[in-house]
Amino acid sequence: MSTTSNLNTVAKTKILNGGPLPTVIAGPCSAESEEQMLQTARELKKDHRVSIFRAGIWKPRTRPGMFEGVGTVGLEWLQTVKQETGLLTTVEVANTQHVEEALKYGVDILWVGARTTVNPFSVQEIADALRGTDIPVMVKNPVNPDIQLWLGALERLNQAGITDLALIHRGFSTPSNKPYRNHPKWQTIQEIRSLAPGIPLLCDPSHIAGRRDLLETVSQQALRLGADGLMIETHINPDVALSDASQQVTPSGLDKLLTVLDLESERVAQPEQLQDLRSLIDKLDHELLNVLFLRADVSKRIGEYKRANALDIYQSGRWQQLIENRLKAAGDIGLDEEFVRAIFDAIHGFSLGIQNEVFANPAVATRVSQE
Ligand SMILES: O=C(O)C(=O)C[C@]1(C(=O)O)C=C[C@@H](O)C=C1
Repeated sequence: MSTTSNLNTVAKTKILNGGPLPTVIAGPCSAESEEQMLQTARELKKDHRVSIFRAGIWKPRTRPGMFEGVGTVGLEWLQTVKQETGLLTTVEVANTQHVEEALKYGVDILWVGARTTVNPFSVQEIADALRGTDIPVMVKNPVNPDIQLWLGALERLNQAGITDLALIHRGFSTPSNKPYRNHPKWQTIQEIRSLAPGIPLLCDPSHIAGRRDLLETVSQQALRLGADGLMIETHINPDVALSDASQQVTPSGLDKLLTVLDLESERVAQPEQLQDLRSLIDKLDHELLNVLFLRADVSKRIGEYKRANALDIYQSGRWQQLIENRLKAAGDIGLDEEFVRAIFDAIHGFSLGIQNEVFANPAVATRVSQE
């Protein structure tokens, strides 16, 4: 069962930029060299929409032997980035040593990665190492879609005295992630918002998309759902990046993306009042009802055809094909599979009922279709 979290948080977070625009966090997946960090940061600094520079210093990799990050020297480069550009800096921490090093080098904001959020022992270790600091911490969702685990990580940090907290949605590993690298499961995001009210929620389109061409769609959807910010991996030369090359963009690619997204109007276009949102729901529900009515009418006409041609009402091949196609389409836009299956089961059941009625009483059915 889900329980709402009673978190003690600050009103003005350092993570949000304080203005009407969503926070943009950008920077390489991994720190690779001082030159790569500085070149990327200098370009990003020219973009007034970017306020926080990110870089992975310690990289949790799936298999040993992959590039595992440069370690502490990367924190020195990050310090130079901060001194030269004035951008706030953020790194991922996964244990006590990471926390201590990051604090020593004056990193402004920390984040807990998805592979760490899954483990309460690790999160508790980080929380204990942070006790008495009150540095802002962002918590990515756990790899698996477990909201309570995500919430639990926030609570552990909060109980250690961290009050400047934020959530980062980076998508979930599900049996079928396609076309994403990590499935966005947007409805889960709505859920965490209601369970942790007041906690800023940012989106990491890079890890959801896994590829550049999907970044715009994912970012747009996140902003429409009211995301408070975006974390987008940005590299001066993504194609030679030592990690996650296919999902990183150049600073000019980021500039284009942010311009297409039109952050300002996306936010301004957000209806803020409950009444506006309810009107929107009313309008959408009426559209849904109209579509259901039209579908029922088509089903009735198919029923008449089946009756005239002595065909079975239930068509298992067509139904299997239809449901598979609808579930795939739903997955592609991030709608929950179970939810969509339940809806289509109900629609199909209703459709069979209409056609049964046509078979049992054709005159009544014809009359209904003329109304
Ligand atoms: O395609 C048909 O034969 C229909 O009658 C439509 C429909 C449906 O409502 O989707 C209804 C019954 C069949 O079992 C399959 C599909």
